[in-house]
Formats: sequence, C-alpha cells, structure tokens
Amino acid sequence: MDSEAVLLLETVHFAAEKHRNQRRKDPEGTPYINHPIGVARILSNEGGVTDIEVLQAALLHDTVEDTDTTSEELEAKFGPIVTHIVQEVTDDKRLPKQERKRLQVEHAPHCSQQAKLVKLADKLYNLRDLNACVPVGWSAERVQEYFVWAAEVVKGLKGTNLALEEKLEKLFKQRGLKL
Ligand SMILES: Nc1nc2c(ncn2[C@@H]2O[C@H](COP(=O)(O)OP(=O)(O)O)[C@@H](OP(=O)(O)OP(=O)(O)O)[C@H]2O)c(=O)[nH]1
Ligand SMILES: [Mn+2]
Repeated sequence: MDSEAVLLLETVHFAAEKHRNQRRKDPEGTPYINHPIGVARILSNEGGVTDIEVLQAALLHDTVEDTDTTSEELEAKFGPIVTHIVQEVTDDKRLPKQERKRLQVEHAPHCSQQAKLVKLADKLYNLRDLNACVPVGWSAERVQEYFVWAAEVVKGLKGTNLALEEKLEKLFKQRGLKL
C-alpha cells in the first residue's frame, strides 16, 4: 500500500478517536466523524483535490475547535503544514457566536488556498446537510440565516475551485441568494 494511503488511514483514525463521543445535531444523532470524512471526500471526489495535506486537514478540521485536541498535538503527529491549515479553519470558541461568524466572513479572503479548499467543502457539506434534515431546535428562519451567512463567507473564497463553487452557487440560488 502506498504511503499516502497509510497516512490517510492514520489521520482518519485520529479524528475518529477525537470525535468518538460526539454526534451531529440531526434528530438521528449521526456520528460526528461522518462530517469530516464527508468533507475530505467532497474535496477528492468532487473537487479533484489530490493534495494529501489538504485531505488530512479536512479530516482534522474540527478537532481543535470541537475536541480536546491541541495544535501542538497535531504538529507532533501530522507536521506544520497540516496543522497550519487546521488552525486557519478553526473558530475561537471563547468568542461570542456573532463575533465568530463575523470573523469568518472577514478572514475568508485572506486564508491560504489550502484552507480555502477546506472551507468550501465544509460549507458545501453543511448546506447539503441542512437541505437533507434540519438540526434539532432550528427554525426555518435559522436555516435560511445560515445560508445567508455561508454565502457571505463563500464570496470571500471565490477563485479557488470552480467545481465546488458551482455546486455551492446552485444551492444558494435555490434559496434566492447570489454569490
Ligand atoms: N448542517 C448541520 N450542521 C451541523 C449538524 N451537526 C453539527 N453541525 C455543525 O454545526 C455548525 C453550524 O451550527 P452553528 O450553530 O451555526 O455554529 P456553531 O455550532 O459553531 O455554534 C457547523 O460547524 P462547522 O462545521 O464548524 O462549520 P461552520 O458552520 O462554522 O462553517 C456544523 O458542522 C447537523 O446536523 N447539520
Ligand atoms: Mn466542519
């Protein structure tokens, strides 16, 4: 087996252990790990991305934000490039939600190309998820607000991956939003 396949298995294993007790917000409580795996798969399958560090960062992208994982831990295990991409897509959960959301819109255009790819796939996964089923406690208005905010973030990511951007644009159009 080639070394990149070994590396991806090591990475997905690490993410699965870190997210092992987390569930998505859907009524069925889908295992959280389905999301990072799905984001990495969107990149390879639909985005044509072969950069192993981007695929690894996609698998790890919510570990620092949502689990006890530290950047130091990622750096020791996966190296500085993967760690930097994860840091770029990590929200500071100590900030109020409104501020975190505003900072994503502000920071998106300044991210590296690698981080922009992960952000595009993360948004595409979450928007498809919202179309498939509404998280527990979310009103139709809250779902629409997420689309409106996501469109503002994605505007700052344009010119990164045409295939992913076209798919996002279609989802926004269905909600009456333009990129
Ligand atoms: N659509 C959907 N999202 C769910 C579900 N379960 C968990 N999530 C996560 O919830 C986040 C969106 O919910 P919000 O209320 O807007 O944000 P918050 O969790 O950061 O407070 C996303 O985080 P994120 O991946 O960090 O992305 P982002 O929203 O910060 O871009 C998404 O992955 C689900 O069942 N459906
Ligand atoms: Mn995510």
